[in-house]
Amino acid sequence: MHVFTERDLTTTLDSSTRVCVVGYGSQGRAHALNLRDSGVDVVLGLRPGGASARQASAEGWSPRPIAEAVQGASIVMILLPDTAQPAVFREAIAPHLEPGALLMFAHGFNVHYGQIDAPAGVDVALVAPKSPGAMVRREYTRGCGVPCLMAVHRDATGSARARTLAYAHAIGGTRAGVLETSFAEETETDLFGEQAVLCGGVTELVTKGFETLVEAGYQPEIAYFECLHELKLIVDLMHEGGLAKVHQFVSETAIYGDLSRGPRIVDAGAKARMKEVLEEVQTGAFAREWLVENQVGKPSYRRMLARDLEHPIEAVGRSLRARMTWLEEGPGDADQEDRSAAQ
Ligand SMILES: NC(=O)C1=CN([C@@H]2O[C@H](COP(=O)(O)OP(=O)(O)OC[C@H]3O[C@@H](n4cnc5c(N)ncnc54)[C@H](OP(=O)(O)O)[C@@H]3O)[C@@H](O)[C@H]2O)C=CC1
Ligand SMILES: CC[C@](O)(C(C)=O)C(=O)O
Ligand SMILES: [Mg+2]
Ligand SMILES: [Mg+2]
Repeated sequence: MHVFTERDLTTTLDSSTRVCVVGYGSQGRAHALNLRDSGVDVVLGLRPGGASARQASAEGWSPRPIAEAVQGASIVMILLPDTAQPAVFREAIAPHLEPGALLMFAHGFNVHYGQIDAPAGVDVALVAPKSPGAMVRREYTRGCGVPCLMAVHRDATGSARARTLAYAHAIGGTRAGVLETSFAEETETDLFGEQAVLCGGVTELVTKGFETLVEAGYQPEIAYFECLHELKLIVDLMHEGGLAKVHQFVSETAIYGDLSRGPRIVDAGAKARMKEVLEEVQTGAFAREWLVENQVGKPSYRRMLARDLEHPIEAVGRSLRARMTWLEEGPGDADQEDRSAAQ
């Protein structure tokens, strides 16, 4: 697979390119700041009176209502929650898109599942950073970048691919490498990854491990360290050097326990259920469920989120972390308000 870098650019975005960034949340703020620092003419499209409009104004931007901001932009990047995008697109974006504009996403959900269909003559593409937004910003300011995926859904102008790579470059993606994919592959792998491994899989593994130790009579603080705190150290090793680096740094006893017990925990049954989850993503069943959940006001989402946030591991964690003044501020802290409070 070719990894695109700066050497592959055939065009760049500069002060003559107006990019409208719609949204100033996790991804929106990072893209807008990185684009601006790359010399691009950025206009922010936000709903007036919202928390983002207040934050952006306080940070020196002059946000405009979305419909107004889209007018005259040659690139429009939609960085709203996936479920909010179709209505905003219909009402405030589609009627104002310039012919030949490039409509962009950071995730293929709405195009892939048929919720957004751009007007003819408009290019449609995605640049999906493989990281939370605050890290997109943090890595850029360190002179680095995060790996990104790019995909072109429609090339009406003949310049969609070149402009999409130029966008990835302007947010720092080419520094880490950009991989080309399709909307289908990006959407389905992203959803599967966050459900089965990165978010759903890991949080369940951590909390079930914590519960197992506490129910067996061990102190919650010790269980917290074993099942949550140390996870970062192991994940950092894996991130830097794969499974081999984990095996290089943990004890031989840990390696034997890993090899002999790990497959009993995440076993063939777990893999079969991963396949079920993947099928729900591929058939669109998950997307339909999530869209309906939003239409009825997210009652299940709120109930499940509350259950997660009220788990005993959270209280133990809060009090232990308060003592760990040496803990680095993570990518979720510095630039962003608490997302759970708004949902
Ligand atoms: N979070 C991440 O790290 C990643 C996200 N993505 C993708 O990027 C896209 C953006 O996700 P993310 O950054 O998490 O989004 P956020 O939830 O952080 O987006 C919040 C922004 O959307 C605005 N907004 C919310 N609802 C509406 C609405 N109905 N009308 C107008 N504005 C609204 C908010 O404005 P206000 O303050 O006024 O409410 C705010 O500016 C999604 O497609 C997602 O899948 C891709 C990779 C990683
Ligand atoms: C892993 C979650 C993610 O897909 C991401 C940060 O890439 C998301 O949708 O937030
Ligand atoms: Mg992702
Ligand atoms: Mg995702």
